[in-house]
Parts: sequence; C-alpha cells; structure tokens
Amino acid sequence: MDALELLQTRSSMPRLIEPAPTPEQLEIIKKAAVRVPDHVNLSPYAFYQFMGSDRQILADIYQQAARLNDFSEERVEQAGQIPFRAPLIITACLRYQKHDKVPRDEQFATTACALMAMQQAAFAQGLGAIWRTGWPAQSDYVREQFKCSADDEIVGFLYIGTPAVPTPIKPEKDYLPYFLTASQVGE
Ligand SMILES: Cc1cc2nc3c(=O)[nH]c(=O)nc-3n(C[C@H](O)[C@H](O)[C@H](O)COP(=O)(O)O)c2cc1C
Repeated sequence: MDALELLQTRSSMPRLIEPAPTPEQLEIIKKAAVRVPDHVNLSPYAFYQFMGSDRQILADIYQQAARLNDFSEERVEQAGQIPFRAPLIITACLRYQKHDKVPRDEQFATTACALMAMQQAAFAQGLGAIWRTGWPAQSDYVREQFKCSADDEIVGFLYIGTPAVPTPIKPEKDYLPYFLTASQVGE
C-alpha cells in the first residue's frame, strides 16, 4: 500500500480471525514499532507478544485479575475469552526512564507512537488491527505481570489478525476545525 493511502485511510478492525501475521509480516510490524520518534533514543518501551497457545497465558492473567477485582463468575469467565478475540495480541508497555531532558509524557508519547506504527504496519499489509485498553490496562495485577512499576504504564493491547470482512474504511473527517491560524494564538 502506498504510504499516503495508508495515512489517509487507516482504520481499525475489531473482527479478527486466523491466520495470524506471517513471520515476515510480523517482522515488519516490529521494525515499525522501533522506528518512531524517540527523544535521545531512550527506547522507553517493552512489547509482549501472545500468539496461538501463548494467549492462554494472557487469559490466565486476565482471569486472575478479574477475580482480584471481585468480578462475577460470569465476568471472570469472559475475561478468559478476551485474548482469543484475535490471533495475535501485542502488549505495549511504557518503561519510564528517569532523564533530565525527557519527561515521562514524552516517553509515553513514544510508546503510543510505537503502538500506532504497529497498527499502521499491520493495516498496510492487509491485516486488521485495533488498539484496546479497557480494565485490564488499569488492573494492578495485570500491571504487575508486565513488570510495570508505578511510573510505567500499559499503553495498550494491539489486537492483530486477518480481517473477518474487509476492514471498513471510515469516511474522511473534516480537519478544518482543528487547524487554527497563527492569528488565533492567544485569543
Ligand atoms: C488509548 C486508546 C485506547 C482504546 N481502547 C479501546 C478499547 O478498549 N476498546 C475499543 O473497542 N476501542 C478502543 N480504542 C479505540 C479503537 O482503537 C479505535 O481507534 C476506534 O475503534 C476507532 O476506530 P479507528 O481507529 O478506525 O478510528 C482505543 C483507542 C485508543 C487511542
């Protein structure tokens, strides 16, 4: 896919089925992640990949987190199904590094850009992907399993797979209201 077409049509796809990305496709996705703007090249992130039977590891974590949250048995059951909504899930974590010039927000931005770049790389290759967070991203237990210290963050879970139907492309959004003129500064 042409880069400009990607940038103007990128859309998320929640309905994802097998097959998972091929090793070659996945390598491109990973290369895209570490290509993003990164102030002084801190690499303030860690990514965890769950594919195939590895998704059960994530399912077990979610179920335990749901129990610790005192969710109903039904919700605990549902929590175990979440990772099976896509053939591949990549968890993107902010790994904050104390630095004079690079505040935490900038490091969070880099990690978020990495997640977005992975979504774009998936979409550009005809795969489907969607960025999700939800309660698991805030759960202390889930955070612990991903070795998140107080300053770290689960920035998101990227669900990747084959689109169940061709990814619906959202209509174009009007950018005009969000682009102001220089004369509007300080108004
Ligand atoms: C930080 C962040 C967290 C999100 N969390 C969820 C989520 O938990 N569940 C969900 O369905 N969509 C979530 N979304 C929205 C989807 O990723 C997606 O952007 C949305 O469905 C709109 O589709 P689009 O990307 O094609 O515009 C989240 C988006 C962002 C940026």
